[in-house]
Parts: sequence; structure tokens; C-alpha cells
Amino acid sequence: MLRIIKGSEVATLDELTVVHQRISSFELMERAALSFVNWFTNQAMSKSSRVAIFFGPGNNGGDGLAIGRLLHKHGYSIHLFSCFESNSGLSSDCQKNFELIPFGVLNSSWKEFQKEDFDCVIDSFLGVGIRGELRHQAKNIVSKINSFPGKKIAVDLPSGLPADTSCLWECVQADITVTFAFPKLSLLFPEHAKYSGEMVVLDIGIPDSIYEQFNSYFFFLREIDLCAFHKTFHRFSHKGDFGKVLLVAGSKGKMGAAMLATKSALRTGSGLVTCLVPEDERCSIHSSVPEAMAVFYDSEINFSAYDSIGIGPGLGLDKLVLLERVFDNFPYPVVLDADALTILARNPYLFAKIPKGSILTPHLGEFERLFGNFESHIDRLKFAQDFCVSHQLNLVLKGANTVICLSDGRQIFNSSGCRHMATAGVGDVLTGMLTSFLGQGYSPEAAMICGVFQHGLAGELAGMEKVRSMIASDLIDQIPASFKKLGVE
Ligand SMILES: NC(=O)C1=CN([C@@H]2O[C@H](COP(=O)(O)OP(=O)(O)OC[C@H]3O[C@@H](n4cnc5c(N)ncnc54)[C@H](OP(=O)(O)O)[C@@H]3O)[C@@H](O)[C@H]2O)[C@@H](O)CC1
Ligand SMILES: Nc1ncnc2c1ncn2[C@@H]1O[C@H](COP(=O)(O)OP(=O)(O)O)[C@@H](O)[C@H]1O
Ligand SMILES: [K+]
Repeated sequence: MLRIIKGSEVATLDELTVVHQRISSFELMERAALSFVNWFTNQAMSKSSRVAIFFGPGNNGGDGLAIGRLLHKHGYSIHLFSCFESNSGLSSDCQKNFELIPFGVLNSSWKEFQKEDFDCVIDSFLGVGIRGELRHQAKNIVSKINSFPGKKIAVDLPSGLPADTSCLWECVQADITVTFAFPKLSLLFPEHAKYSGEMVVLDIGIPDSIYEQFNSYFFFLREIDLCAFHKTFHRFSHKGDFGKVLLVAGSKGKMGAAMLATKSALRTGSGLVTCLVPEDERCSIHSSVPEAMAVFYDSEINFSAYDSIGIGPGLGLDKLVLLERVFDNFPYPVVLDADALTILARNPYLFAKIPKGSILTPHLGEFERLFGNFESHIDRLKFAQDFCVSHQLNLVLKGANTVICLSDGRQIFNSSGCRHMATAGVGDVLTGMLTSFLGQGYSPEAAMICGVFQHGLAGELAGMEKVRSMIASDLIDQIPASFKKLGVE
């Protein structure tokens, strides 16, 4: 899994790569620029587009100059805007690229930029090199860039955004940030959505072994990481091997949540799925998910007969006693979502009773209900880390780039998913998937890695087809295609 390192460590990462691959730092910059240009030319942007590139004196500016040179070669009309007073302080690779500005590419001061003259702005003013608060002049440059109403594409980071911390000043408001090698931590913070826009991570050929030389408990989960976590089943596998799972979900008026979680667990591969529901609601489960079984609140339930239990979707807030019964009678990790989390928030003494290794799946609102308000995402993540380590629990903090917070302190950002997933019931589907993988014998870590990534992938597939019309059931329908895409049978 890709390690997310600090912005201040990028220079060392570059140096180690240059030595390891026997290339020059100029060649590494060229590689970054080529990967950007390759991405850019695949966007639906006409060759007649007029492109403005703001470039600073550091290596971020060097990237911009190289990008400008290469885009000019592709036939784009390029106008460079320098964001410094004197040419004497350029970084060495920026200087080399400055000397290579081709004939036909205009170069002016940022002050001369006229927004009406362009179709697109590339922001390569500042990257990971920013230290401390943005200086006065830099703030003016950022405002100038932000005055452009069209598409703004940030190179590596929107200028002004610190790489690892929350930002307290105005930065470039990019529509898309194209970042090199690994996502800079601050691009993953929800409070930076208006600066980072969409995020694209481009591989520039830095081997994983180089990242391993840095200490970091933040990771980025990609499709290639999944294969190692999936179990394989053999020819003689029977439904018992695929797990017996129990979903404690649904109440009067909220049976849809139970159905979504149940269908999702079946589609994720569970052999036997039972739903614990109010007896009055038996028909709704039987008629909508005939493959599932139902048990009822008043009956004697042998919780230990199940391989995994997921609790919460549509449960209702009056199920404290039931929740305690599960905790007292089931010693293995459970999945806790939705109303189960609200019951926990109201009764914090229950934290100590949750089986070790369990998975709590709050969205930001539920996280706040459980643990209070945080000024920044980094503070929230630090709290989550301490909570997970001290209680030996796992937490899936849902949202764009869902964070899997493991009980050993590691925090893994998911890369799959799309904005169309922000619709009712999509979280219930995740509960079904996580419970299903646990029931199939996956460790909590493997269940979260496979479940969270694949949930996002199914969401992307459904979103591609249904765009903003997507509903949670569409995501369930795409679970089979997500298995196929991952090559998991
Ligand atoms: N492996 C990778 O990812 C690769 C990374 N690469 C690229 O290198 C970039 C990093 O380049 P970098 O280190 O030269 O820093 P960069 O962002 O250009 O900024 C330096 C400038 O910022 C200025 N400055 C500082 N603080 C400031 C403030 N508060 N307010 C205002 N200004 C401030 C500082 O001024 P000074 O303090 O020196 O006066 C200096 O001029 C990285 O983002 C990526 O694009 C690729 O080329 C290759 C592979
Ligand atoms: N903008 C987004 N980008 C990617 N994924 C998202 C986005 N918004 C929501 N999601 C995902 O959709 C799911 C929504 O879950 P949740 O808020 O619990 O929904 P519900 O309670 O309606 O079931 C989560 O898995 C979350 O990560
Ligand atoms: K930038």
C-alpha cells in the first residue's frame, strides 16, 4: 500500500529516487511533466484552447515550465505568467526549464494576466515547498489566479495549501488537482474540498521500496493492493464456508435499510444471511429478499451460531438492551453502524463492552455525535487513532476518501468512490458488505480493505451509468461487476 509521507520529505524522496534509478532530478521533473501532459491531452480539451500557466521560482514552477514546453509541442497555445520579481532565485531545475522555453510561448508577469484571454489556467506557482503562512505578495497572486472563472488545474497542490495541515488562508481554488506520486495528505481533508476539487494521482515511477524508508502511519489504498487481502475458495466449498451472517437491522418505517444491508451481504458472497427484525415486518424481508431468513426480536437467539453480525441500519434508537445482548453473547468482531452508533453515543459505557476488533462505521455527523466537534480533519484523525488503539477497535470514517482507522494506529485512505454515492442507503450497503466479508473469515483489516474499496468501486460503476440518478440499490447491482473488475471469483 502506498505510504503517504510529509510534504517536507518529498525532497528526500526525490533524492533517493534519483540515486536509486540513476537519473537526474531534471529527468524526474520531466517524467512528472510528461505524466501530466499525457493526462491533460486525454481530457476533452480542444487543441485551440488558450492555456495560461502560472509558474513560481521553485520546482513546482519548474514542473509548470516543462508542462508548458510539452503542451506547446502538442499544439496548444501557451502563455506563461511568472510569479516572482527576479529571475535570480530560481531552483536549478526551474532555471533549466526556464532556459528551454520554446520560441512562440509568451512569457509575462502574473500582473498582466487578463482572464478573458484564456480557456484554462494551470497553477504551478507553489507546491509542497510552502512554509508557514502565505506571504502578502503570494496572496495577491492566488487572488489573481482565483479571479479566473474557467477551469483551473493545480499541479501537485493548489498553490498556498500546506501539504499536511489544515489551511487558515485563501489558496488557489482548483477544479482539479493533479498530484504526483502520492496524494498529499491535505488533499484528503473534507475542509479543503473547495481548494482541491477533483483529485488525480499520477504515477511517476517511484518504487514502493523507497517509500518504505519513511515513517508514516497514513496509507493510500489502490486497486492493486486488494488482491493480497481476498480469500480464495475451492471447488468443494459449501455455503457454510461462505459464512452465516446475522443483520440486526430494521424497524417500523425503516425496513428499507435492513433490506439493503441484507441484499448487499448476499451479493458480497455470504452463504446464509439472516435478518433480525420485528415480527410484524417479516413479510417485507421475505418478499423483497427471498434468499434471506428472518428471526424476530422476541425469540431466543443463539448469537454464537453466526460467523459475523452487523448491527444498526434502520434499527431504531430503543434497542439498547438488544445491543448489550449481542455484546454479551458474541465474542467476535461485529460491525456497528447508523442507529447502533447513536445508541453508543448516548451510552458511552458500552464502548468497553464492544468485542475487540469490531468495526464502527460513522459518517462525519455520526463521528461528531460519538466524539464531539473537531477543528480540523487532522485533529479528528488523531482522536480516532487514539480511540482505536486504546479500545482495540477499528473505525471506518465514511465520506469522500473514507478513512480506515485500524486498531494498531494505521490510517488508510480509500481511493475509490464518487460523489453520486452521497444518497440514502449507501451506508447500509457498506454494512452488509463488511459483515459479509467478516463472515467469510476475513480478518477485520481485510474485511475493511476489501469492503470499503469494493463498495466505492461498485459506486463508481453505478455512478457511471446512473450519474446523479443513482440510488443505493444500483450500487448493490454493481457488486458482481466489481468482483469481476478485481478479478475475484
Ligand atoms: N516526488 C515528487 O513529488 C516530485 C515533485 N516535484 C515538484 O516539486 C515541487 C516542490 O518543489 P520545491 O521544493 O522547490 O517547492 P515549491 O513548491 O516550488 O515552493 C518553493 C517556493 O515557495 C516559496 N515559499 C515558501 N513558503 C512560502 C510562503 N509561506 N509564502 C510564499 N512563498 C513561499 C519559496 O520561496 P522562498 O522561501 O525560497 O523565498 C520558494 O520560492 C512539488 O510540489 C512538485 O510540483 C517534481 O518536480 C518532481 C517530483
Ligand atoms: N462525495 C462522496 N464521494 C465518495 N463517497 C461518498 C461521498 N459521499 C458519500 N460517500 C459514501 O457513501 C456512503 C454513505 O454512507 P452513509 O452516510 O452512512 O449513508 P446512509 O446512512 O444513507 O446509508 C459512505 O460509504 C461514504 O463513504
Ligand atoms: K501548484
